[in-house]
Amino acid sequence: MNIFITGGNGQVGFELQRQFAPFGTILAPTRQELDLTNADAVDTYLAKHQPGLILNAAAYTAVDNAESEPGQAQRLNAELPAQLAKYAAKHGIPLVHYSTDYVYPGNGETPWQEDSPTGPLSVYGQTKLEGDQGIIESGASHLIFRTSWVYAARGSNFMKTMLRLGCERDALSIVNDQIGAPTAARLIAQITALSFTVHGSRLSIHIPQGIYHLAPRGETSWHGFASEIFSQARKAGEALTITPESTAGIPTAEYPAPAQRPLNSRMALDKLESALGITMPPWQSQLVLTLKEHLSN
Ligand SMILES: NC(=O)C1=CN([C@@H]2O[C@H](COP(=O)(O)OP(=O)(O)OC[C@H]3O[C@@H](n4cnc5c(N)ncnc54)[C@H](OP(=O)(O)O)[C@@H]3O)[C@@H](O)[C@H]2O)C=CC1
Ligand SMILES: Cc1cn([C@H]2C[C@H](O)[C@@H](COP(=O)(O)OP(=O)(O)O[C@H]3O[C@@H](C)C(=O)[C@@H](O)[C@H]3O)O2)c(=O)[nH]c1=O
Ligand SMILES: [Mg+2]
Repeated sequence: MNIFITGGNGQVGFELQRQFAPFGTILAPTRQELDLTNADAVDTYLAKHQPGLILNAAAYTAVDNAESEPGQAQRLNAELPAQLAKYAAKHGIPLVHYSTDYVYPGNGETPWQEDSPTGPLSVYGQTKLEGDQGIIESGASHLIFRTSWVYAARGSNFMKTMLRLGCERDALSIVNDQIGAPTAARLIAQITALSFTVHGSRLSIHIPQGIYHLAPRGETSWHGFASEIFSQARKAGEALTITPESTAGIPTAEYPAPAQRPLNSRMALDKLESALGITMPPWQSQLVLTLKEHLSN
Protein backbone atom coordinates (compact mmCIF):
# COMPACT_ATOMS: atom_id res chain seq x y z
CA MET A 1 0.00 0.00 0.00
CA ASN A 2 1.22 3.48 -0.85
CA ILE A 3 1.14 5.92 2.07
CA PHE A 4 1.10 9.49 0.78
CA ILE A 5 2.63 11.94 3.26
CA THR A 6 2.43 15.61 2.33
CA GLY A 7 4.95 17.93 3.98
CA GLY A 8 7.18 14.90 4.61
CA ASN A 9 10.15 17.20 5.08
CA GLY A 10 8.44 19.22 7.81
CA GLN A 11 8.54 18.59 11.56
CA VAL A 12 5.50 16.31 11.76
CA GLY A 13 5.83 14.84 8.26
CA PHE A 14 9.36 13.63 8.91
CA GLU A 15 8.31 11.84 12.12
CA LEU A 16 5.33 10.33 10.26
CA GLN A 17 7.74 8.88 7.71
CA ARG A 18 9.58 7.13 10.56
CA GLN A 19 6.41 5.84 12.24
CA PHE A 20 4.59 4.61 9.14
CA ALA A 21 7.53 3.09 7.23
CA PRO A 22 6.75 -0.45 8.54
CA PHE A 23 3.20 -0.33 7.19
CA GLY A 24 3.65 0.41 3.51
CA THR A 25 5.55 2.29 0.85
CA ILE A 26 6.06 5.88 1.92
CA LEU A 27 5.53 8.50 -0.78
CA ALA A 28 6.79 11.82 0.52
CA PRO A 29 7.52 14.07 -2.44
CA THR A 30 9.56 17.20 -1.82
CA ARG A 31 8.30 20.64 -2.80
CA GLN A 32 10.46 20.35 -5.94
CA GLU A 33 8.86 17.00 -6.83
CA LEU A 34 5.30 18.12 -6.11
CA ASP A 35 4.27 21.75 -5.58
CA LEU A 36 1.15 21.49 -3.45
CA THR A 37 -0.02 24.94 -4.51
CA ASN A 38 -0.61 23.37 -7.95
CA ALA A 39 -4.01 21.66 -7.64
CA ASP A 40 -3.74 19.92 -11.03
CA ALA A 41 -0.34 18.49 -10.12
CA VAL A 42 -1.82 17.12 -6.87
CA ASP A 43 -4.68 15.41 -8.74
CA THR A 44 -2.25 13.95 -11.27
CA TYR A 45 -0.02 12.67 -8.46
CA LEU A 46 -2.95 11.02 -6.68
CA ALA A 47 -4.20 9.36 -9.87
CA LYS A 48 -0.73 8.05 -10.66
CA HIS A 49 0.14 6.65 -7.20
CA GLN A 50 -3.31 5.66 -5.86
CA PRO A 51 -2.44 5.88 -2.14
CA GLY A 52 -4.28 3.69 0.39
CA LEU A 53 -3.77 6.30 3.11
CA ILE A 54 -3.11 10.06 3.10
CA LEU A 55 -1.33 11.82 5.96
CA ASN A 56 -1.55 15.56 5.33
CA ALA A 57 1.28 17.19 7.26
CA ALA A 58 1.84 20.03 4.80
CA ALA A 59 0.68 23.49 5.73
CA TYR A 60 1.49 27.16 5.48
CA THR A 61 2.83 27.53 9.04
CA ALA A 62 4.49 30.97 8.94
CA VAL A 63 1.88 32.64 11.13
CA ASP A 64 3.02 36.25 10.65
CA ASN A 65 3.71 35.90 6.90
CA ALA A 66 0.21 34.50 6.38
CA GLU A 67 -1.20 37.95 7.18
CA SER A 68 0.45 39.37 4.03
CA GLU A 69 0.23 36.16 1.92
CA PRO A 70 -3.34 35.04 2.60
CA GLY A 71 -3.73 33.44 -0.84
CA GLN A 72 -0.87 31.01 -0.25
CA ALA A 73 -2.14 30.20 3.24
CA GLN A 74 -5.64 29.65 1.85
CA ARG A 75 -4.43 27.24 -0.80
CA LEU A 76 -2.24 25.15 1.53
CA ASN A 77 -4.34 25.26 4.69
CA ALA A 78 -7.92 25.33 3.36
CA GLU A 79 -8.11 24.16 -0.27
CA LEU A 80 -5.51 21.37 -0.19
CA PRO A 81 -7.15 19.50 2.74
CA ALA A 82 -10.53 19.66 0.96
CA GLN A 83 -8.96 18.42 -2.26
CA LEU A 84 -7.27 15.48 -0.52
CA ALA A 85 -10.49 14.71 1.38
CA LYS A 86 -12.49 14.63 -1.85
CA TYR A 87 -10.09 12.04 -3.25
CA ALA A 88 -10.16 10.04 0.01
CA ALA A 89 -13.98 10.01 0.05
CA LYS A 90 -14.21 8.96 -3.59
CA HIS A 91 -11.72 6.10 -3.15
CA GLY A 92 -12.76 5.00 0.34
CA ILE A 93 -9.37 5.61 1.93
CA PRO A 94 -8.60 7.28 5.28
CA LEU A 95 -7.20 10.79 5.63
CA VAL A 96 -5.31 12.20 8.61
CA HIS A 97 -4.99 15.95 8.99
CA TYR A 98 -3.35 18.26 11.55
CA SER A 99 -4.96 21.41 12.89
CA THR A 100 -4.09 23.95 15.53
CA ASP A 101 -4.90 25.68 18.80
CA TYR A 102 -4.98 28.90 16.72
CA VAL A 103 -8.55 28.04 15.54
CA TYR A 104 -9.78 28.98 19.03
CA PRO A 105 -10.48 32.57 20.14
CA GLY A 106 -8.03 32.41 23.05
CA ASN A 107 -10.18 34.08 25.70
CA GLY A 108 -10.67 32.81 29.26
CA GLU A 109 -8.64 30.18 31.06
CA THR A 110 -10.77 27.06 30.59
CA PRO A 111 -9.33 24.36 28.31
CA TRP A 112 -11.03 24.17 24.89
CA GLN A 113 -13.08 21.09 24.03
CA GLU A 114 -13.11 19.74 20.47
CA ASP A 115 -16.65 21.11 20.03
CA SER A 116 -15.97 24.50 21.65
CA PRO A 117 -16.85 27.47 19.46
CA THR A 118 -13.94 28.45 17.22
CA GLY A 119 -12.88 32.04 16.55
CA PRO A 120 -9.50 32.33 14.88
CA LEU A 121 -7.56 35.56 15.45
CA SER A 122 -5.24 35.26 12.44
CA VAL A 123 -5.22 34.36 8.74
CA TYR A 124 -3.31 31.20 9.65
CA GLY A 125 -5.97 30.19 12.20
CA GLN A 126 -8.85 31.08 9.87
CA THR A 127 -7.44 29.12 6.92
CA LYS A 128 -6.66 26.12 9.16
CA LEU A 129 -10.25 26.15 10.42
CA GLU A 130 -11.54 26.14 6.82
CA GLY A 131 -9.32 23.11 6.17
CA ASP A 132 -10.93 21.23 9.07
CA GLN A 133 -14.40 22.13 7.81
CA GLY A 134 -13.63 21.00 4.24
CA ILE A 135 -12.56 17.59 5.49
CA ILE A 136 -15.60 17.13 7.71
CA GLU A 137 -17.93 18.09 4.84
CA SER A 138 -16.22 15.71 2.38
CA GLY A 139 -17.57 12.51 3.92
CA ALA A 140 -14.07 10.98 3.93
CA SER A 141 -13.02 8.69 6.77
CA HIS A 142 -10.81 11.07 8.69
CA LEU A 143 -8.94 12.08 11.82
CA ILE A 144 -8.19 15.73 12.51
CA PHE A 145 -5.61 16.19 15.26
CA ARG A 146 -5.54 19.68 16.73
CA THR A 147 -2.11 20.16 18.22
CA SER A 148 -0.10 23.10 19.55
CA TRP A 149 3.37 24.63 19.79
CA VAL A 150 5.09 21.90 17.75
CA TYR A 151 8.84 21.40 18.03
CA ALA A 152 11.33 18.81 16.83
CA ALA A 153 15.03 18.22 16.39
CA ARG A 154 14.66 19.23 12.75
CA GLY A 155 12.82 22.02 11.00
CA SER A 156 12.41 25.49 12.40
CA ASN A 157 10.71 25.86 15.76
CA PHE A 158 10.76 27.73 19.06
CA MET A 159 13.06 25.21 20.79
CA LYS A 160 15.75 25.61 18.15
CA THR A 161 15.31 29.39 18.02
CA MET A 162 15.79 29.57 21.81
CA LEU A 163 18.87 27.33 21.71
CA ARG A 164 20.39 29.59 19.05
CA LEU A 165 19.49 32.85 20.79
CA GLY A 166 20.53 31.39 24.14
CA CYS A 167 24.09 31.02 22.85
CA GLU A 168 24.18 34.46 21.17
CA ARG A 169 22.37 36.90 23.43
CA ASP A 170 22.97 38.23 26.92
CA ALA A 171 19.27 38.90 27.53
CA LEU A 172 15.94 37.73 26.12
CA SER A 173 12.34 38.88 26.57
CA ILE A 174 9.75 36.16 26.09
CA VAL A 175 5.98 36.36 26.36
CA ASN A 176 4.54 34.83 29.52
CA ASP A 177 0.79 35.36 29.07
CA GLN A 178 0.13 32.92 26.21
CA ILE A 179 -0.58 29.55 27.85
CA GLY A 180 -0.47 26.20 26.08
CA ALA A 181 1.38 22.91 25.71
CA PRO A 182 4.56 22.42 23.66
CA THR A 183 4.12 19.25 21.58
CA ALA A 184 6.97 17.16 20.20
CA ALA A 185 6.48 16.16 16.56
CA ARG A 186 7.50 12.60 17.44
CA LEU A 187 4.58 12.34 19.91
CA ILE A 188 2.17 13.49 17.20
CA ALA A 189 3.40 10.79 14.82
CA GLN A 190 3.28 8.11 17.53
CA ILE A 191 -0.30 8.96 18.47
CA THR A 192 -1.26 9.01 14.80
CA ALA A 193 0.10 5.48 14.35
CA LEU A 194 -1.68 4.32 17.54
CA SER A 195 -4.98 5.37 15.98
CA PHE A 196 -4.68 2.76 13.21
CA THR A 197 -5.02 -1.01 13.04
CA VAL A 198 -3.56 -3.26 10.38
CA HIS A 199 -5.93 -5.34 8.25
CA GLY A 200 -3.78 -7.51 6.00
CA SER A 201 -1.97 -4.99 3.84
CA ARG A 202 -4.30 -2.09 4.69
CA LEU A 203 -4.52 0.35 7.58
CA SER A 204 -7.79 1.55 9.02
CA ILE A 205 -8.71 4.07 11.70
CA HIS A 206 -9.85 2.27 14.88
CA ILE A 207 -11.22 5.22 16.88
CA PRO A 208 -14.33 7.22 16.00
CA GLN A 209 -13.53 9.69 13.24
CA GLY A 210 -13.52 13.40 13.98
CA ILE A 211 -11.47 16.08 15.70
CA TYR A 212 -9.10 15.24 18.59
CA HIS A 213 -6.84 17.48 20.61
CA LEU A 214 -3.31 16.04 20.54
CA ALA A 215 -0.92 17.58 23.05
CA PRO A 216 1.00 16.43 26.11
CA ARG A 217 -0.32 16.98 29.63
CA GLY A 218 0.43 20.14 31.55
CA GLU A 219 0.61 23.76 30.54
CA THR A 220 3.15 26.54 30.38
CA SER A 221 3.85 29.89 28.74
CA TRP A 222 6.41 30.50 25.99
CA HIS A 223 8.60 31.97 28.73
CA GLY A 224 8.12 28.84 30.83
CA PHE A 225 8.94 26.68 27.79
CA ALA A 226 12.09 28.73 27.11
CA SER A 227 13.17 28.48 30.75
CA GLU A 228 12.82 24.68 30.65
CA ILE A 229 14.75 24.53 27.34
CA PHE A 230 17.59 26.58 28.85
CA SER A 231 17.59 24.59 32.08
CA GLN A 232 17.76 21.24 30.30
CA ALA A 233 20.34 22.52 27.77
CA ARG A 234 22.52 23.82 30.61
CA LYS A 235 22.35 20.41 32.31
CA ALA A 236 23.37 18.81 29.00
CA GLY A 237 26.49 21.00 28.97
CA GLU A 238 25.47 23.62 26.39
CA ALA A 239 27.51 26.84 26.62
CA LEU A 240 24.65 29.32 27.01
CA THR A 241 25.28 33.08 27.14
CA ILE A 242 21.84 33.57 28.63
CA THR A 243 21.20 33.12 32.37
CA PRO A 244 17.95 32.51 34.26
CA GLU A 245 18.17 36.10 35.54
CA SER A 246 18.57 37.54 32.02
CA THR A 247 15.47 35.75 30.65
CA ALA A 248 12.54 38.09 31.26
CA GLY A 249 8.83 37.29 31.00
CA ILE A 250 6.83 39.98 29.16
CA PRO A 251 3.17 40.46 28.20
CA THR A 252 2.19 39.84 24.57
CA ALA A 253 1.55 43.58 24.19
CA GLU A 254 5.30 44.13 24.53
CA TYR A 255 6.09 41.71 21.68
CA PRO A 256 4.31 43.25 18.67
CA ALA A 257 3.80 40.98 15.67
CA PRO A 258 1.68 41.09 12.48
CA ALA A 259 -0.57 38.20 13.60
CA GLN A 260 -2.51 38.07 16.84
CA ARG A 261 -1.94 34.92 18.96
CA PRO A 262 -4.44 33.35 21.39
CA LEU A 263 -3.65 33.83 25.09
CA ASN A 264 -5.52 30.68 26.10
CA SER A 265 -4.31 27.67 24.09
CA ARG A 266 -5.23 25.10 26.72
CA MET A 267 -6.79 22.05 25.06
CA ALA A 268 -8.67 19.30 26.93
CA LEU A 269 -7.24 15.84 26.23
CA ASP A 270 -10.06 13.63 27.56
CA LYS A 271 -11.44 12.70 24.15
CA LEU A 272 -8.12 11.41 22.82
CA GLU A 273 -7.10 9.75 26.08
CA SER A 274 -10.34 7.83 26.41
CA ALA A 275 -10.52 6.87 22.73
CA LEU A 276 -7.02 5.38 22.85
CA GLY A 277 -7.09 4.26 26.50
CA ILE A 278 -3.90 6.15 27.31
CA THR A 279 -2.63 8.98 29.49
CA MET A 280 -0.60 11.57 27.62
CA PRO A 281 2.91 12.20 28.99
CA PRO A 282 3.86 15.54 30.60
CA TRP A 283 5.32 18.04 28.10
CA GLN A 284 8.69 18.17 29.89
CA SER A 285 9.38 14.47 29.24
CA GLN A 286 9.17 14.97 25.47
CA LEU A 287 11.51 17.95 25.64
CA VAL A 288 14.25 15.83 27.26
CA LEU A 289 14.16 13.39 24.34
CA THR A 290 13.94 16.00 21.59
CA LEU A 291 16.69 18.14 23.06
CA LYS A 292 18.92 15.09 23.32
CA GLU A 293 18.27 14.24 19.67
CA HIS A 294 18.97 17.83 18.61
CA LEU A 295 22.19 18.14 20.61
CA SER A 296 23.51 14.83 19.23
CA ASN A 297 23.08 16.06 15.63
N1 LIG B 1 4.35 24.16 13.90
C1 LIG B 1 3.46 24.27 14.87
O1 LIG B 1 3.73 24.86 15.92
C2 LIG B 1 2.10 23.67 14.73
C3 LIG B 1 1.70 23.02 13.59
N2 LIG B 1 0.42 22.54 13.46
C4 LIG B 1 0.00 21.88 12.24
O2 LIG B 1 0.70 20.65 12.14
C5 LIG B 1 0.98 20.35 10.77
C6 LIG B 1 2.45 20.10 10.60
O3 LIG B 1 3.16 21.27 10.97
P1 LIG B 1 4.77 21.33 10.96
O4 LIG B 1 5.30 19.96 10.76
O5 LIG B 1 5.17 22.14 12.12
O6 LIG B 1 4.99 22.20 9.64
P2 LIG B 1 6.36 22.58 8.91
O7 LIG B 1 6.28 24.01 8.58
O8 LIG B 1 7.52 22.03 9.68
O9 LIG B 1 6.27 21.72 7.58
C7 LIG B 1 5.35 22.04 6.57
C8 LIG B 1 5.66 21.20 5.36
O10 LIG B 1 4.79 21.59 4.30
C9 LIG B 1 5.55 21.71 3.14
N3 LIG B 1 5.00 22.66 2.19
C10 LIG B 1 4.55 23.92 2.45
N4 LIG B 1 4.17 24.49 1.30
C11 LIG B 1 4.38 23.59 0.31
C12 LIG B 1 4.18 23.59 -1.09
N5 LIG B 1 3.68 24.65 -1.74
N6 LIG B 1 4.50 22.49 -1.80
C13 LIG B 1 5.02 21.41 -1.17
N7 LIG B 1 5.22 21.35 0.15
C14 LIG B 1 4.92 22.41 0.87
C15 LIG B 1 6.90 22.20 3.61
O11 LIG B 1 7.85 21.98 2.60
P3 LIG B 1 9.34 22.58 2.71
O12 LIG B 1 10.04 21.66 3.63
O13 LIG B 1 9.83 22.54 1.31
O14 LIG B 1 9.17 23.98 3.24
C16 LIG B 1 7.09 21.36 4.85
O15 LIG B 1 7.61 20.09 4.52
C17 LIG B 1 0.40 21.53 9.98
O16 LIG B 1 -0.89 21.20 9.57
C18 LIG B 1 0.35 22.65 10.99
O17 LIG B 1 -0.67 23.59 10.68
C19 LIG B 1 -0.48 22.65 14.47
C20 LIG B 1 -0.15 23.27 15.64
C21 LIG B 1 1.18 23.79 15.89
C1 LIG C 1 11.70 34.41 19.29
C2 LIG C 1 10.76 34.96 20.35
C3 LIG C 1 9.43 34.68 20.33
N1 LIG C 1 8.61 35.20 21.27
C4 LIG C 1 7.17 34.88 21.25
C5 LIG C 1 6.42 35.15 19.96
C6 LIG C 1 5.27 34.18 20.06
O1 LIG C 1 4.22 34.77 20.82
C7 LIG C 1 5.85 33.00 20.83
C8 LIG C 1 6.18 31.81 20.00
O2 LIG C 1 6.89 32.18 18.84
P1 LIG C 1 6.66 31.43 17.47
O3 LIG C 1 7.25 32.23 16.38
O4 LIG C 1 7.10 30.01 17.60
O5 LIG C 1 5.08 31.48 17.41
P2 LIG C 1 4.09 30.94 16.35
O6 LIG C 1 4.79 30.79 15.05
O7 LIG C 1 2.89 31.76 16.43
O8 LIG C 1 3.75 29.46 16.88
C9 LIG C 1 2.58 28.86 16.40
O9 LIG C 1 2.82 28.26 15.14
C10 LIG C 1 1.65 27.75 14.53
C11 LIG C 1 2.09 27.06 13.24
C12 LIG C 1 0.78 26.97 15.42
O10 LIG C 1 -0.08 26.22 14.95
C13 LIG C 1 0.76 27.27 16.89
O11 LIG C 1 0.40 26.15 17.67
C14 LIG C 1 2.07 27.85 17.39
O12 LIG C 1 3.06 26.86 17.56
O13 LIG C 1 7.03 33.48 21.46
C15 LIG C 1 9.09 35.99 22.29
O14 LIG C 1 8.32 36.45 23.15
N2 LIG C 1 10.42 36.27 22.34
C16 LIG C 1 11.29 35.80 21.41
O15 LIG C 1 12.51 36.09 21.48
MG1 LIG D 1 6.31 30.14 13.73
